[in-house]
Amino acid sequence: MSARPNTEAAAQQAENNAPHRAGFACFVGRPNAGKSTLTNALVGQKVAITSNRPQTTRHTVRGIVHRPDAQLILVDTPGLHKPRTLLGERLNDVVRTTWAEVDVIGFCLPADQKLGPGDKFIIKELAGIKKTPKIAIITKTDLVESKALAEQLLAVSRLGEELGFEWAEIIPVSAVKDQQVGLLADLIAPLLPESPPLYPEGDLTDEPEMVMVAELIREAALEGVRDELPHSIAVVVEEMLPREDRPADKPLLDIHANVYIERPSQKGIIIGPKGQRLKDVGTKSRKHIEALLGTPVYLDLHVKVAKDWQRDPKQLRKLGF
Ligand SMILES: Nc1nc2c(ncn2[C@@H]2O[C@H](COP(=O)(O)OP(=O)(O)OP(=O)(O)O)[C@@H](O)[C@H]2O)c(=O)[nH]1
Repeated sequence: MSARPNTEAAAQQAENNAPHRAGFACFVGRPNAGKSTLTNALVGQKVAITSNRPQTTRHTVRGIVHRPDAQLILVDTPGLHKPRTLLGERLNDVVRTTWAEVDVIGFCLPADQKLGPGDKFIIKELAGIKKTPKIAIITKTDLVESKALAEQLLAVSRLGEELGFEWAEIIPVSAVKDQQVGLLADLIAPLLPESPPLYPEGDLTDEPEMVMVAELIREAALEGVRDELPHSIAVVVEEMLPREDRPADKPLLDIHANVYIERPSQKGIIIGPKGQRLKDVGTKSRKHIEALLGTPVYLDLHVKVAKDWQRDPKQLRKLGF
């Protein structure tokens, strides 16, 4: 499958026989800054899970942008935040480790929100990572007038100066309206090291399919109950097997997955009256899984209680954190 259409700059660079580049970039920013949506827009397919609630990205999902001049591997990290649980601490560790390893860091700041203490906290941490070029990306520009946008650009530029470093670039984008997304890729590409492609053409992500399937189920399970169960749901795919005795032209993939909650009292919320909610979760996520894997799926969901899993190291490991 092809990624975004090539931009003029990319075509020209390829024509000029410029060396091919390949490397890693990650988007950082407070929760809900639009990092997953931007990753998807760059890659051109749904690879990261988005939602309108913070902290939905738990797994490091890579999207891969293939261009004639460069291969850009995007690592999408969870939001950095003040840790209150063991899970929170682990998530922050994941973020910092990622920052130190990538070739470019994109700091995402929503255009419609003032630079807050959360952003400053992140930018201060970024200032400490000297070697890696940092791009300031003002996201969701479709939500504001140009005056507000100009102020935001100025504010982020000033903050860089205050903290004693220079942004490699500052760029406004709208992932939803597909404005300047191609240009962002053009700006990142030259910052990557010279290298042949690191992934075969056509690969959009190297996240194991089971993890992506689990994320799609979790996204559907969270729908409508976020206020009641904000961060209490984890999903583990136990098994994905092609159904035996099916004709070659009518395959069926059996997927068995467990939806974990923290307390028995949450079971009723997930399952719903007469099991209707869980059924809906199954129907909805099955559609997305079938689209992702390109094959019909039979989805078998079970709800299990893993007591206080966010605070228990053993449970966290079992659930893949
Ligand atoms: N209008 C508009 N909304 C956007 C844009 N990009 C993202 N959003 C919305 O902002 C919300 C958060 O987007 P995400 O991409 O999930 O944010 P994130 O930074 O990955 O969030 P976490 O996973 O919590 O760290 C979603 O409701 C998106 O639809 C944009 O360009 N324009």
